[in-house]
Amino acid sequence: MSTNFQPPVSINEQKTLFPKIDQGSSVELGSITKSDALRDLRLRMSLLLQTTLDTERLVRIVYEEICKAVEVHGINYRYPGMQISIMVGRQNQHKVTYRLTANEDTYGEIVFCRSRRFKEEELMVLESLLDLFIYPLKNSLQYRRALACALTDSLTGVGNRQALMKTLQRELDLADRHSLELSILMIDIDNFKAINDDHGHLTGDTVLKKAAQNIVNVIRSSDMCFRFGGEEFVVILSNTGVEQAQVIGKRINESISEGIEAGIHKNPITVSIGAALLQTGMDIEKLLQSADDAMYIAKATGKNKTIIAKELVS
Ligand SMILES: Nc1nc2c(ncn2[C@@H]2O[C@H](COP(=O)(O)OP(=O)(O)OP(=O)(O)O)[C@@H](O)[C@H]2O)c(=O)[nH]1
Repeated sequence: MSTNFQPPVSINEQKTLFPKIDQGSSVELGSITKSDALRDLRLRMSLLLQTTLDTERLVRIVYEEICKAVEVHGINYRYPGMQISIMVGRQNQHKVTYRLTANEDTYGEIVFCRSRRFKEEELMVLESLLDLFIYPLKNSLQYRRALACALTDSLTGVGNRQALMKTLQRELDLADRHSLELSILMIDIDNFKAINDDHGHLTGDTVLKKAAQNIVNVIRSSDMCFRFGGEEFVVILSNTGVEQAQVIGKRINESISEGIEAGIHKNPITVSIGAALLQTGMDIEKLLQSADDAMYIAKATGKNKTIIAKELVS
């Protein structure tokens, strides 16, 4: 379908699904097809889209503004490359999908849904308004990418310390508000200095990457792993008691001692882990300290094990 967009923006209808033909349904566009009304709406929407870099908020603005012009029951913006899928409103049987492109770059696709098929003149209005979405969307995606980079440890690919602190505070607030259990694991690679000293820092870096991968492979996708610093990692286990956390810790112990190339080093790579449960009145620092203390007990009593923080051991 050709569009009335000016280059370099192009929004191409990729696929139109009309499973049922709605003969006789009429579409009342009212005054919106009049150029003045459409121009006013475009101006308003354009200003609103400049007020935020948040992708969810942008999609909501598009939905709310487009609904003033065309009956739409739901929109779904998705960008699998960045694992984004945002649904506003509800799904419905008639859909029209636009791939969002500018200067040959693609920024995902947007699907408009409703219970009856879209008319040609409605699609023209949709396209005219959608045109305004591309550049705010592009900025928002760039911002998202920059945020993700700033919160990722570049060596291991897991979250960095800043991400840990932000996420832990959020999880702590949620656990407090909903009276949920929250446990963490403090994980430290054993004898890591010797790995560096015997095999060099590049090998040390490889061990760090493999350790992070092993941890991520063993935990659930809802659990979160972060590099705390040096050879230390923290896993946040939401809605999890400390006994269950210890089970997960032991699984990590096994996975790393069996899973990381023993040939790298004369002894198998192992980790010592402290498990701590959020207790009433604890802040982030106290929770981390509690897990750290337990991790040091694991080190002091033979390494390659998971110990529960002492506040819980009678
Ligand atoms: N290769 C590499 N080494 C790092 C990195 N960050 C910290 N280290 C090293 O990690 C080592 C940590 O050594 P120690 O704190 O003595 O701990 P350890 O040898 O693991 O001893 P235990 O904790 O008692 O088992 C130091 O040699 C640091 O230089 C990194 O990003 N890459």
